[in-house]
Amino acid sequence: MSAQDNLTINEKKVLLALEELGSAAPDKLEEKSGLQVDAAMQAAFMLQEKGLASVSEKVLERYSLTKEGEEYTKTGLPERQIIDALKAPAPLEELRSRFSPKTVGIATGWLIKKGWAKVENGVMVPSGKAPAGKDEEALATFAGQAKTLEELAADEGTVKELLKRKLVIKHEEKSRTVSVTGAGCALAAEGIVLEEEIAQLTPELLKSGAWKGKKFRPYRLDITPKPLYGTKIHPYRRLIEQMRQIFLEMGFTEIKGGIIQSSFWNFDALFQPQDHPARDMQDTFHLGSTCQLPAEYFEKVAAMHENGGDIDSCGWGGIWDRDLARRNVLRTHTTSVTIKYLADNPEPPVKAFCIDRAYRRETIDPTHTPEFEQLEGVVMDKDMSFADLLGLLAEFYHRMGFEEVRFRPGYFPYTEPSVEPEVYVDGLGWVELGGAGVFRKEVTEPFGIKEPVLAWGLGVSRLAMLKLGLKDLRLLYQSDIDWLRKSEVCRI
Ligand SMILES: N[C@@H](Cc1ccccc1)C(=O)O
Repeated sequence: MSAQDNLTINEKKVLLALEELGSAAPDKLEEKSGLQVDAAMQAAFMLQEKGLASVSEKVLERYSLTKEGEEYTKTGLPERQIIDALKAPAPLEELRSRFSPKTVGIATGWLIKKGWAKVENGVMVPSGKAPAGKDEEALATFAGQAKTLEELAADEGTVKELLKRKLVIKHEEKSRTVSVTGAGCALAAEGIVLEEEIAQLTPELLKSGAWKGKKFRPYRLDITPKPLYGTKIHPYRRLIEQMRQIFLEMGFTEIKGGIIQSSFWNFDALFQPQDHPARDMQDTFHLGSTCQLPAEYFEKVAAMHENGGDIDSCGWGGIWDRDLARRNVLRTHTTSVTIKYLADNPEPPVKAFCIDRAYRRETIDPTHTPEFEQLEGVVMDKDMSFADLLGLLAEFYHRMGFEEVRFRPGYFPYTEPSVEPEVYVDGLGWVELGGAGVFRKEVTEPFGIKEPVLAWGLGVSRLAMLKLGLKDLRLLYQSDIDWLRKSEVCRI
């Protein structure tokens, strides 16, 4: 087997071209080898790898005209236009109306600088000399094409001035030169045999039988191919979409609400006492603004907090601070969205969910971020029971792929009974994933809701961590490119 058997037909064509040219720019190589420039360069790089050619790169500076520069190649520079027209001294005023004020404005400075004219008491006085300048010569050589400094036959100072006047701009182009090496020459001297070869066996070649007797380009198993990274949906987005899909399939309606909520909807409507620790500065982002609240519920919620309203409850007692309720916060949970939705839709049946972001003043660490997602839901209908709630949540977790689910007693000011669902994860044990319960009468009564309400708020990011096997929650938000590349490409 001779050394040239290792070459593809394109490599051979390029080597032959180089044998003649010695070294060449890609366009010359294209011309000589009869290959498209990309194919020729690809072959040149392969030859370089084999030590038969070398590819060098240098940066070429070229200049081209700006729109204004282009215009002046036709009209002449403003100072030239004026000096050519100026046979005798003329007032600037008159020049401004003959040319444009802009042209006169630009030209005046240059006329003085170039010594072609001077201005005395508002009158332009020509000096009688206006020889063609280097700048004009350089401008004239452009002829609509980008040029190098040599091609322009201009010195650096002239070009610098034209750049400063914004009549030309500079481009940097990389230019490559391919040269044949000694080994390349030696191989070429052996006489290159151009034999057609098949790089890819296509159905057409198989059908026509044209492959018979042809040379096949051998596979190169020693080359690692460039990794291909498919486009994909962000893993977190994909999981959120999966959760959304599960609730939609179970017949729920998706609801949305504002990120900014009044303390009323975020806390008070949920019968959270105004001195509840969750309302402290530690936990909540207080915004310092206030809002108007719906009068129809306001006093009813106030009464519920102060004395239990019309039901068999004594409320929290004390005075419910109406101003505090009007203060805006970043929602600390999506339960603010569900309670508002229930207030607007108090008639059964209601099956709604909301999957969205909530905000708490947390110190950032591997399991806490101040922004996180929750999956919130409610079912309100006649005869709904606590057992229905547990069944529903277990169903959701099963559909998410967790086989074992259990419920631990919990506490929330707005539900009774309350639970915290947990799933079993190999290696981690039981992991708590949110809260749920049946809304208390103190919550539903002021809004005229008569039927039982099952409600839950589940930690979405925690669940995503488990599904994606992450130890650090922050990865979900960081767009770490290595992690994203490694993550699955799959449909939702
Ligand atoms: N809002 C609660 C979860 C919850 C929602 C609805 C009912 C009970 C609990 C939380 O953020 O932790």
